[in-house]
Amino acid sequence: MILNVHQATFSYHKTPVFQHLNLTMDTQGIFCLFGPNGCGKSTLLECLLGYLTLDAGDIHWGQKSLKKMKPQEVARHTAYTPQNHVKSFPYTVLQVVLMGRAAYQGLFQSPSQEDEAMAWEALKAVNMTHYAHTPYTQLSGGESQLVMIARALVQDTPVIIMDEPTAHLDFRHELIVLETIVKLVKEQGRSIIMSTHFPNHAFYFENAGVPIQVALMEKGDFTAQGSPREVLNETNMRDTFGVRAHMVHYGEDTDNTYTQLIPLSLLPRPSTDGGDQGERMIT
Ligand SMILES: Nc1ncnc2c1ncn2[C@@H]1O[C@H](COP(=O)(O)OP(=O)(O)OP(=O)(O)O)[C@@H](O)[C@H]1O
Repeated sequence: MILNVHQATFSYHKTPVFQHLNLTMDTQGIFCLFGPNGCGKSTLLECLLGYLTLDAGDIHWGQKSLKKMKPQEVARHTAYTPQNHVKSFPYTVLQVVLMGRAAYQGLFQSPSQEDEAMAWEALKAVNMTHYAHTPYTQLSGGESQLVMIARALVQDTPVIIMDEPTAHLDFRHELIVLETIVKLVKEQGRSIIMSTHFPNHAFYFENAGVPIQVALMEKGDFTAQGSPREVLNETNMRDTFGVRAHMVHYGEDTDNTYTQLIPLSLLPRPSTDGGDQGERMIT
């Protein structure tokens, strides 16, 4: 077992985000969290890292309870790429990536040659070597995102948690990240737990032959869990997002089959203030 979340409950200042949440990741691969803005995905991911503490319930990494893991042990097991990273000091990109090695260094120890070689390798994987000596504070949102991914790679953990890893990325860099994730899972045997707003990311992984499990979260609860095709279907897109979508499969009778979800139009939804006003429809 990779991860088990049992009866997890969390509130911010007495406002509940989720209650009695359960999830299990049995096998190595990808676990993809979907759900509307504000449903609790980032909060759950931060609980998995121990950055936030559950009010009740348990999280187990393998057989070990997160409550019994020291911060360094968590850092050697689970790396993290946050959705937003506060840039405080003008460290160079290379220095920021090397921070991913902190879990393996003593308090006053400098990075070794091996650490540096790993950092260069990670920058190469995300196509960012040319920025190695640039102050991190001068990077764009998308470039910073790639540096955070490189930092997670050098942390050399069996699990990487990624909060919307392709936010801010252009068409090419989005694919670099998706391909990197596929390689991490297939070639290095790592597991990825990630949130994304794009159903086609899950289908991309499925199409690439990566073991993938998907969970749909709504208002702090899981409304569906299973394969991308089972969870990210037209009915769930309608019920969860109020979006009419169409799932297409092509190449079914060849070795290369692809599935994609095409968003077609908005559907009227009961308004949250009681009336059935619906939203403006694009026809
Ligand atoms: N530090 C905080 N203090 C109080 N409430 C918070 C805090 N962070 C998040 N929330 C609230 O908790 C709820 C869940 O937020 P969270 O960021 O986990 O959602 P999310 O599903 O990741 O959203 P998004 O898709 O927009 O990133 C939201 O209602 C949010 O306003």
